[in-house]
Amino acid sequence: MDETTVLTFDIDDFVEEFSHCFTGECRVSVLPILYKISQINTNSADLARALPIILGVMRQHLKIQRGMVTLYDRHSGSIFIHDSFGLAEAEKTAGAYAPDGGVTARVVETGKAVVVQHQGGDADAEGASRRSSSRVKSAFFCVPIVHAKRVLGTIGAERVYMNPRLLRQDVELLAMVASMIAPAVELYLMENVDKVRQEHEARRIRAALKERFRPSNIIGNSKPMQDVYNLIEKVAATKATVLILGESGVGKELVANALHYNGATAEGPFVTSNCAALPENLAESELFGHEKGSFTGALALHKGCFEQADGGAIFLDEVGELSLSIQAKLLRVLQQRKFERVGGTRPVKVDVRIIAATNRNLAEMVERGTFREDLYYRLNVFPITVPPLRERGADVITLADHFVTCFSKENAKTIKRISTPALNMLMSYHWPGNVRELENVIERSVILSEDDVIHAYDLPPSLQTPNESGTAFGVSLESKLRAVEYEMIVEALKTSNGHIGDAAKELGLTRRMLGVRMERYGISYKSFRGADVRKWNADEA
Ligand SMILES: Nc1ncnc2c1ncn2[C@@H]1O[C@H](COP(=O)(O)OP(=O)(O)OP(=O)(O)O)[C@@H](O)[C@H]1O
Repeated sequence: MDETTVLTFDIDDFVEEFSHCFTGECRVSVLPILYKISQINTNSADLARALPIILGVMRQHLKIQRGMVTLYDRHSGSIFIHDSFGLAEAEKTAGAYAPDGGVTARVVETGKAVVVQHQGGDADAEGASRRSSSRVKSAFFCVPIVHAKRVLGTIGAERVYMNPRLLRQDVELLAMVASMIAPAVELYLMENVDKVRQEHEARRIRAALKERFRPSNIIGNSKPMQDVYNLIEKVAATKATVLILGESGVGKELVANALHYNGATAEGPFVTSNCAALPENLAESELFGHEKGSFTGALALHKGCFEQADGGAIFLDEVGELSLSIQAKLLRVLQQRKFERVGGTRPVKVDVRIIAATNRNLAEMVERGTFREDLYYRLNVFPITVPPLRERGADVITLADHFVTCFSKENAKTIKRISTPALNMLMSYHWPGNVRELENVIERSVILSEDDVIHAYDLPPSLQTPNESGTAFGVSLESKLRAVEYEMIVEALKTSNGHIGDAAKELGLTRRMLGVRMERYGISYKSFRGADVRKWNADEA
């Protein structure tokens, strides 16, 4: 059976008790460690020099498997990993170590050391000792870094222990180290508070973006989209130039993000430049930057998108809109990975992955002479075509459901479903504006909906044609009113389980008036009783 024990200690007790390590058998093993630690010059107050020593001692001498130094920014109330070893990339990027189960936060809050011991498995299974058959204990322990009675951060460690006394010694050692580096941490936080906050924020944003642009967050399981996911998976890990093709609003930018955040450049910046939005005279400076004083208004050196993206990826959206002269400069970057800033003479070298997108037919543009052929071939190394929404079948419904969930949350609503007539309309519309249009349609309908259901009458007029609605009702005002009336009656009967009296009351009608209308639309109350209503709901789901 696995067991977990949590112990909390006052930090002063540890520091006082540390003296017992100078007696008996433990002195020999502790001496080299003390020698290393003595290299931390408390007066130098240089955290950058102290941290490698501390982490080195933890890893090499104390045989700790995962270690981290966290800092606490009291203004924002956030604790973040400043330096570490043995952590997974995702844990480092997220700036938090999940398996400690909130222990670090507790240490910061209370100023007391915490030891969490976990007993389970056997030594061989854990790989800790091939000789011993005793059960392995692993421990996560965390000591506060305290200065002038204020907690500034923590040192945390995790390792497997066969001997409880060793664990105690390690906690004592780290407690002593924490008190030694406390003045350096204090100074570091004072001098770098803005940098620390910005770094933490940048890391948090990168982690959030990575999560948001997981290919699995691109909604839709249709065959044409699965082909797109396969291509993303194949090319993401490489640094190959990718050209994303497809109509406006199909999700090309989403694919570009997925390529970056799931690929080789994920840890670097992702810079987007919308080529259509760049006026000819500014395009060069925007993409390649300019030197101070290179033209009127160039008051300072400006780094262009390519330089900003160094070490990461640049997304050239609507690349088909670039002028021929900028196309020539872009070709040079693609060939030589270098360029000059406007007004500059020195070449600037960059290491950037290029992802471009267009809704234009570039091959046709090449024939017409409006797009350079050599650039076209340089960009078209790995084309990915994102299909239009009208070719994605049931993805329309999956996407609609996804957007209903998103916009319900955003608008504090509890929309539960989309009615069958509304689904029919969504399915038979041709979606010239693709996913972007569907997203807007659903946002509007969520706002309009008054009863937790998206009805056909909540959809915009562009979708309300007889063919698209799939209903028997025409497009005149009279027909639309009948469509609304039909849906309201069906909803009221569903809510009342087929009781005409209750439904009539909800609709503000007499039983007789409702009966007449039900007859007109061929609606039977029996369909809303017991098993029948379940079937009706299942059909609607
Ligand atoms: N498969 C999808 N899953 C979820 N959201 C999507 C999907 N495809 C597109 N979207 C959303 O639709 C909107 C339009 O997508 P995006 O901007 O990526 O399209 P685009 O093809 O780049 O358009 P344009 O050519 O006009 O720049 C965005 O809000 C995007 O989040």
